[in-house]
Amino acid sequence: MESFGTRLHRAITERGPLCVGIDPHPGLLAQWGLPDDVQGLDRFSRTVVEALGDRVAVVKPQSAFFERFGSRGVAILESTIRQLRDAGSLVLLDVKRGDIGSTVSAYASAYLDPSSPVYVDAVTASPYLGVGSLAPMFELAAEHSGGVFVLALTSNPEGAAVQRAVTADGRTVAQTVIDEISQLNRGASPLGSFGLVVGATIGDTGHDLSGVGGPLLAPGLGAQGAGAADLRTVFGSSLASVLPSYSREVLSAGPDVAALRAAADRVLVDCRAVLPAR
Ligand SMILES: O=C(O)c1cc(=O)[nH]c(=O)n1[C@@H]1O[C@H](COP(=O)(O)O)[C@@H](O)[C@H]1O
Repeated sequence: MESFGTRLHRAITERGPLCVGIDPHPGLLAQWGLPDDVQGLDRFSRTVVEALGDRVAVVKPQSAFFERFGSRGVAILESTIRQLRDAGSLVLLDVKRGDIGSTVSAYASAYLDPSSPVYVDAVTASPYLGVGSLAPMFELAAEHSGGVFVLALTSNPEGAAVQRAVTADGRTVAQTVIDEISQLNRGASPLGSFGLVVGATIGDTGHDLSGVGGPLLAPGLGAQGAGAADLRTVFGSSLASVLPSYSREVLSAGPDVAALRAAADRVLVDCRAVLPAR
């Protein structure tokens, strides 16, 4: 199989630079007229797949909203992943895993080994036990053409105290993450398989993203207050690598399938107005 970076590049070229999250918040289930239970979760997820699975480049189920229903919620996550794959979108599972290397190896098997029931195209990972602890995930991703999006500068205000702390060599913690992920993507073309997560809410932080060579996932748009125009400030000369990500902004247009499609189309138009053509 082609690398995740190559597949993502093609999906963005064909469908446009957009990631939509499946985040079935209790409030959204209520707004959609659905019960806050496994049946509501199933209907919500199926509706998002029906509306967007065949038109959005990347769909990002948020594992937490499935896990809160226990094994029956995880079964719906598995089924949602299969439905998305059948519909043709890439699946980025938002699980933000991170642990000591030997345990990361098990997380890697769970999400990046094609024989797993929760196998996906890519996952989110937290590097705050050390980027090196994620090595088993990087290795399995490389072996099976998967991708990993590593948190660098998150969209929440609490992240800065850790991520912008300055290390002994004068770089911020986030810059060390950025630099290590850049190394992993060296030589990859047209796009590396190792991405970073950089919130659209964070403003101009002075971090250098120019050599990353992989996708830059930008959550924080819509419900968290950032707009497409903020991408210019945050990403500057690296805009061409940005994959904007929206959850509630699009999902709150449901449950009507046409309205969900219209909401996704609208945010894509907003983003295309800012991002260079790809
Ligand atoms: O990794 C993420 O996707 C992520 C990183 C980050 O810095 N901030 C952030 O909001 N997210 C996720 O992106 C989604 C944002 O949802 P909305 O605020 O509804 O668009 C949630 O699933 C968050 O967990």
